[in-house]
Amino acid sequence: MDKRELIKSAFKAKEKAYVPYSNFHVGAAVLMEDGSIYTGCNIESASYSPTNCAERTAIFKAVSEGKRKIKAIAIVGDSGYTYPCGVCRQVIREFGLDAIVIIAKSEDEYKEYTLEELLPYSFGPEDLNNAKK
Ligand SMILES: O=c1ccn([C@H]2C[C@H](O)[C@@H](CO)O2)c(=O)[nH]1
Ligand SMILES: [Zn+2]
Repeated sequence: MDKRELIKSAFKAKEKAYVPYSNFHVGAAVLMEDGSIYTGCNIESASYSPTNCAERTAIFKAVSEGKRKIKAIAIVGDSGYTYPCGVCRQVIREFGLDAIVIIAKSEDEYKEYTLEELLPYSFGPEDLNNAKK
């Protein structure tokens, strides 16, 4: 996996962030199982709550193109190491129980986690499938 390329893609997506209210820019790039990469930025709204995080923008773009399995996601933001919010962790989990999460400050400075480390004891699709009807 080319982590530098994924991080670079996330930085490029960050430039597109639409953040008139927070002025906090975030970019993400997801590497899917088939090797394809989808990028996303955060997109805010004047009524605030419709705001979409960069991570979910990228993941939803991939899923809407028929890609279902996340291998890795790189995330970059304005706060040095910018970690995904709880909602995005849950969405990463939906499509990437084994995903690697790369939190980058630059192409050379990054930290790496498993989704499992960031969202332990998670609830996911298997729980519903195993539920007694
Ligand atoms: O991991 C994160 C954390 C925050 N944001 C966005 C949401 C909002 O637009 C801004 C401030 O919370 O940053 C993301 O996109 N990803
Ligand atoms: Zn989020």
